[in-house]
Amino acid sequence: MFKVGITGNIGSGKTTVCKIFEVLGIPVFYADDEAKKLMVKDVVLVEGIKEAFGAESYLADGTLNRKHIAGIVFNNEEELVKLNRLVHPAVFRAFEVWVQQFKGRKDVPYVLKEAALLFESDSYKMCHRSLMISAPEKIRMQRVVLRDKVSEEEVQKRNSRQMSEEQKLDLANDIIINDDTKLVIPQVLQLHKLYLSLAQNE
Ligand SMILES: CC(C)(COP(=O)(O)OP(=O)(O)OC[C@H]1O[C@@H](n2cnc3c(N)ncnc32)[C@H](O)[C@@H]1O)[C@@H](O)C(=O)NCCC(=O)NCCS
Ligand SMILES: Nc1ncnc2c1ncn2[C@@H]1O[C@H](COP(=O)(O)OP(=O)(O)OP(=O)(O)O)[C@@H](O)[C@H]1O
Repeated sequence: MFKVGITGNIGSGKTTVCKIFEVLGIPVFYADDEAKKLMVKDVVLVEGIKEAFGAESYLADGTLNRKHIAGIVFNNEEELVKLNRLVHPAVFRAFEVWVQQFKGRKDVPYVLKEAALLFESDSYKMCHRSLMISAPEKIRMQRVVLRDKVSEEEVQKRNSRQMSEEQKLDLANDIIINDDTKLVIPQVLQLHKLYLSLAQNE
């Protein structure tokens, strides 16, 4: 199965672009959502998280205490590395299992994997192609502050834990500019055409 990894820094518009691909019939694996699901249902992972970040990592109803974990990991690089080492292998495995269901399906020419840390986690190496959604930092910050009702300082903290826009642009095969000056849908349609032909020749 032809796999395209899609990424972009915080607030770039990854999810927004994925929704357009979904309208075109392309299945999307949302790695960040899957990570959150696994962090509550994978018993080995749950134990690892409790051991690393304390029993407060879970609320009384068993849901993830995201505020608690975010407070630790986005203030300390070592703790973030620890979290990533626990979570990422489980997400990689889940993606491979998810892909299996589309094997041999004529109506599914390729699949997308949306991951905020596609490059940082090296998971782009498991995809045939990587697509980067790019927007200037100022616009990205404004979008997330509006969407999540959080302070710019909070957004900045996460942004600083990610590879720079320039490094990612260097690694990406394809780029969508989502800076409010270029229309997004035509860019998606052009890449969809490219992926269809690459997948056919795969
Ligand atoms: C720390 C957690 C609980 C905070 O949850 P919260 O709901 O506040 O944030 P959310 O998950 O929606 O992330 C928002 C944005 O933060 C950034 N972010 C999330 N995880 C990371 C990370 N490990 N490193 C750097 N940035 C990150 C991304 O830009 C992401 O889009 C959560 O982000 C998490 O579980 N992260 C670890 C899983 C992970 O690495 N996910 C990303 C790739 S699989
Ligand atoms: N071209 C655009 N014009 C206006 N608003 C946009 C545009 N693209 C994205 N947005 C808005 O910006 C916010 C961030 O977009 P989105 O959630 O798709 O980004 P993301 O890269 O998935 O973010 P995160 O890294 O935080 O998960 C959303 O509220 C979205 O509706």
